[in-house]
Amino acid sequence: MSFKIFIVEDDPWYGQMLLHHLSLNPDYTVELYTTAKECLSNLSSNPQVICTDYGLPDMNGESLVSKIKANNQDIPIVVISGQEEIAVAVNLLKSGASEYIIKNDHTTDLLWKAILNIRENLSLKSEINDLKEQLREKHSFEKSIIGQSDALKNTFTHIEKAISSNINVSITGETGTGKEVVAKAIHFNSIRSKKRFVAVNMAAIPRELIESELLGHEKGAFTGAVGQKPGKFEEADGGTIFLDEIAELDLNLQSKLLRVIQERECVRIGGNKSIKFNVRLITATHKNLMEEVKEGNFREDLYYRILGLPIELPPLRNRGKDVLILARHFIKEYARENKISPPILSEGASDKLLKYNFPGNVRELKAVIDLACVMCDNGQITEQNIRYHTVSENGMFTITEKTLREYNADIISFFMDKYNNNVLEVSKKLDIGKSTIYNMIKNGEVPGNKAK
Ligand SMILES: Nc1ncnc2c1ncn2[C@@H]1O[C@H](COP(=O)(O)OP(=O)(O)OP(=O)(O)O)[C@@H](O)[C@H]1O
Repeated sequence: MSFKIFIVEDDPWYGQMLLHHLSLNPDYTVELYTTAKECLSNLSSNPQVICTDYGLPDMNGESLVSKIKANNQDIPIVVISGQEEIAVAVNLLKSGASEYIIKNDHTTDLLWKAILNIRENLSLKSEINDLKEQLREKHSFEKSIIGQSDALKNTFTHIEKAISSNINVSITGETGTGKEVVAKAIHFNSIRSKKRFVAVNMAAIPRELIESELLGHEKGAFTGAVGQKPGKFEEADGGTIFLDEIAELDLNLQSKLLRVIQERECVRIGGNKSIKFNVRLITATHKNLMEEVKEGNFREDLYYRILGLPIELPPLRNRGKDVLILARHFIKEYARENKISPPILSEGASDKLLKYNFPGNVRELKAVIDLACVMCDNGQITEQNIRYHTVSENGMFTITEKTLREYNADIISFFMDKYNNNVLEVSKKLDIGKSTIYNMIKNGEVPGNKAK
């Protein structure tokens, strides 16, 4: 697409010379005007840059810059002037001009370079806007939080309230239930979405570094502080700060955090200037914070300060058929990333997924499905392709109530799966007779080869 440039110059010879010079670039469409009025009345044709003389017959440079900016804040303006006075240049730059070039033998070269720079900046800006849009799209509510169970629907109502307000949000839920996904969905769908989402995991940063990570530090504030570093609260200004695993913060840091949140300002370590910030705070923990307060591990005043709108994410085992909806979503995602057609989830595989209690929640399901996609053949994920590696105390039991015989069948099936259907091995491991296993295979209660 061609790049439109306006030149505003009352000296006809000088104007023609600039027009000729800039037109040497075939990407540019250059239009020449001799008065400020002409330039202003053609702004609707959307020039990408305006290069104007400072002393026009009907208006001076500063007034023209202000009028252009009032019409469109984003148009870059280059002012070319015979005036070498610094004060004039400063005033022009203050009123919004991007460049100030003196009329001399180098003007055309400087103008050429200035426009190249402006063009590069504009293309970077548009790339950043596209990426931000993609990010918003990726974290849109419907696309990032998959599930339709009643347990989750209740959560959706809370998330919508959080999106349309500015209140602090505290998210609780077992590991892998999607706390970070929810925090991002709130940020990227809220009015703060154009500013940053800054995530800090309290459990992942060494205790002695957390304070400088959150508040920043000045050069030389402590051994290793080789340069100045802004803190995460500053970085998140205008946006959202997500403090993950908040319960891991020690009591000393909790009181510092309380002060920072209350006052909405902080001082970098080793600094003396107070820095104000405007952030929405979202916290998350897999612990029960109220219990932590009762046990004296978490400050009560901080608890109430961060509580805001509490959102509790249900564990995957309480989300019923969401397991299958999510499984199909992850299969599609895997297929898209690996450029294959999505394998089909067999009935046996679906049953196996529904019977498991997923102690690692959605994160575990994703890992199980990714592996199943790798292991499956002929475009079909079978029961055998679904393998669990994290067995919690009750991980292999079903989430529905069953008879003892059915539980036995589940346990034997689990071991058959683990030992590649080797009945002899399984009977030894479980200390039960081989014939019991063969009978269960014959009755279809346990998968395996029916022949003895
Ligand atoms: N409802 C959901 N829809 C789609 N993907 C999800 C959903 N919930 C979680 N995930 C995916 O599961 C994984 C774990 O999610 P996330 O990191 O948000 O969990 P978490 O609760 O913050 O975990 P932790 O407590 O360990 O930090 C991520 O890959 C995430 O994309």
